Amino acid sequence: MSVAASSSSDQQSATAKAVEAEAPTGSSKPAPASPTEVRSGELQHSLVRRLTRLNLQVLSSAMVLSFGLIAAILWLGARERQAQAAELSAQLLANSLAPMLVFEDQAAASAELAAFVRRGEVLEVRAFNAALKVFVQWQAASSAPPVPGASMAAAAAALPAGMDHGQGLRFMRAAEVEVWVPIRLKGELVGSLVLRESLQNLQMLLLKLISAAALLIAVAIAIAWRVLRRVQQRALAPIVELSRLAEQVSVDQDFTRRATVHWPDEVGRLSERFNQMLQRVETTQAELNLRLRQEQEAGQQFEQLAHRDALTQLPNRLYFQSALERHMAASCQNVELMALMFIDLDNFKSVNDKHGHEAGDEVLREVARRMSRVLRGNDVLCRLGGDEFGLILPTLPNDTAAEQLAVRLIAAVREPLYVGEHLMPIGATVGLAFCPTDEVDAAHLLVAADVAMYAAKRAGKNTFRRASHAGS
Ligand SMILES: Nc1nc2c(ncn2[C@@H]2O[C@H](COP(=O)(O)OP(=O)(O)OP(=O)(O)O)[C@@H](O)[C@H]2O)c(=O)[nH]1
Repeated sequence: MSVAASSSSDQQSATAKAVEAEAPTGSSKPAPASPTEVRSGELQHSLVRRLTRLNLQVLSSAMVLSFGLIAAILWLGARERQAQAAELSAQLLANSLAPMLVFEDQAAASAELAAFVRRGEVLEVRAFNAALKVFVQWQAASSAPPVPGASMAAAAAALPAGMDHGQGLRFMRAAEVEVWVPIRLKGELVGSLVLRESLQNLQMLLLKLISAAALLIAVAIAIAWRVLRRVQQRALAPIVELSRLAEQVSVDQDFTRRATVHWPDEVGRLSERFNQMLQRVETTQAELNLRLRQEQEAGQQFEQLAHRDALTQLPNRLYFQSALERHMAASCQNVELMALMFIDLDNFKSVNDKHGHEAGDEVLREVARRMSRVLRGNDVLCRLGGDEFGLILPTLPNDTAAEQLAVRLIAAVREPLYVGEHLMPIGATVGLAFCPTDEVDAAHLLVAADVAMYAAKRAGKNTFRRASHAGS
């Protein structure tokens, strides 16, 4: 597969920039972008935008989900650690309180408790004796009523079945942790200690962590959006370029355009196939145009042949009819004088009879040439058939001009005419009719000119007669 020279990284980046600027590029014959080509909705619905949005949605969902899981694991881990620390602290306090409980030294126990609760998280501490009576206690001012109860009896009643206050226990709640530890002296159970600690500091820490992470995620998504857009603009540049080219070709029907093949990948192959298709359409169109031109030329030739006399190359009777009608219509409309000459050769039959048909043909050709030489530029001389000719004289200044032309024409035909060494006894008789003075209808004008011609024949040939004087 051939890869165009444009597959270099320079062109690639140039194309990406061009696509970024939303300007059409990439065909081998790039067209200037018209404002209509860059439609307003194009940016909004572009492939690059859609893919960038989808990628960002997936990326941000994955980031938020990952962070949610990490935050949950962190919360559970930190809570477990605080619970373990609370159990250890409670056990140490229980060990300190054990002799005071045995000797019922509440003052010393209260002092010990006061030192213990300096830790910020403590909500409540209670020590019970073996008879489940409160021996010493401390409760933070902000603390809610103790759970499971104020008295050990109530607390014991709230304990799960099969457990007693001699066992270590732990209750985890949303905002606090509660631990129960036995108070033993030399292995003998002398009481129990319950410690409630707040998890609010931990919650605040986690909240700060979540806020910082949310900020980081937002920054990461913003950076990812810019990077993804750039990357996708570059990656999708050939597709965008191909789409623009297809649009341009459909608008201006210029099949000589070609797509640039950037890389030998699927899009590159698509571009190649598109180019091949354009090539085929271009070839087919060129063939069609050529055939159309040939047919037009053949039609024109055929039309010319249909209106031309093969012997003299003058317009024939068919052409004469339409030309006469056209010129008469113009004459009547513009109120301009025009004339029709009906010309019949004199003694032509004798040429055929004496010198043969070939000589007769040569005489007809020569007479046509001679008459053509004396005409004005816009006069129309036609061969009507046999030795008869029709001459249309449009836009005459006056009727005398037509008469003078008839005289010149008769004289030209009368000039000595030789075929080989033989002088041909040829002359011309002319009938002259005017439009609109004699007739305004083509058929009637032709009859009038014919009648005038026969009047001239009767008058001795080699002369002309006007239709208006045909009777004389
Ligand atoms: N050579 C030749 N002769 C033709 C052609 N068409 C018609 N003719 C002959 O032209 C002659 C015309 O005859 P006429 O016009 O009646 O005879 P004419 O001798 O001219 O008679 P006047 O008009 O009275 O002088 C006929 O003999 C036709 O056969 C042609 O194409 N070539």
